[in-house]
Amino acid sequence: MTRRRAFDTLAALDRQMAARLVVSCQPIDDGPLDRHDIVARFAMAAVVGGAGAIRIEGAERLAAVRSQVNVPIIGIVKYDLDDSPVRITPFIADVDALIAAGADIVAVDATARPRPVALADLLAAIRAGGAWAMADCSCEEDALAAHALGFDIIGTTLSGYTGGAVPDAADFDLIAALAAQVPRVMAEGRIHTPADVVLARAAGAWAVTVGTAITRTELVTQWFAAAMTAAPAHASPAR
Ligand SMILES: CC(=O)N[C@H](C=O)[C@@H](O)[C@H](O)[C@H](O)COP(=O)(O)O
Repeated sequence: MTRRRAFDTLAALDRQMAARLVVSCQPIDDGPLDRHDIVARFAMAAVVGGAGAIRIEGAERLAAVRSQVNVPIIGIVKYDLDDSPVRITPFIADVDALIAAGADIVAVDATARPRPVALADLLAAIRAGGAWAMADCSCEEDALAAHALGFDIIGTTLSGYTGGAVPDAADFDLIAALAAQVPRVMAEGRIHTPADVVLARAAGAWAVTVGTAITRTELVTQWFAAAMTAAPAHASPAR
């Protein structure tokens, strides 16, 4: 199925997304915000606030958001597979469902790890559906391989998530290394503050995705709650 898209040329996508913020609206699984109608409202609020695009998990949820916003939507479907560490859109059926639901861009895990479906086959399905293809990458090697395969947008999404402790900071070095070599680098992953966005842009990011800091209220609340006890309490004024 090929759908006529609003952003049907890369020039149109660039006009809409270059130098723009993308808001990933992915609440904590099974938390109080994990509902289609709430996520649609998060997306609407993000667009009001200036987001140039939205990232959504799940085809049904994406359809609910699609009916409320006109900006490009990056669609993914996440899994916890027993036989593969690949989590983000490992199957072609989900690529098709996301595009049918209205995704303009489909993002897939592009790491060089055991996977149920070859990356080239996922890319072919995205192309056949008439959507743009984003590669969620973990390092320079898999990013450059995805670019060579033909992915349109290269994301730093999975840097820090393929083994070992997750670092605190975003991977600005990877953003810079990729921006020197490919045209559309999406800085994504642990970008938590406007200052991080400035650093990502200075490193050459084409666009920047922020998720947790905007739409995972439980975690953001924890950051502030922890700060409450991080410094000695100010002495109470004498009565
Ligand atoms: C590693 C992984 O599964 N990343 C996911 C990809 O969709 C999401 O859980 C992240 O929230 C998203 O990438 C945005 O990043 P951050 O929430 O750090 O701003």
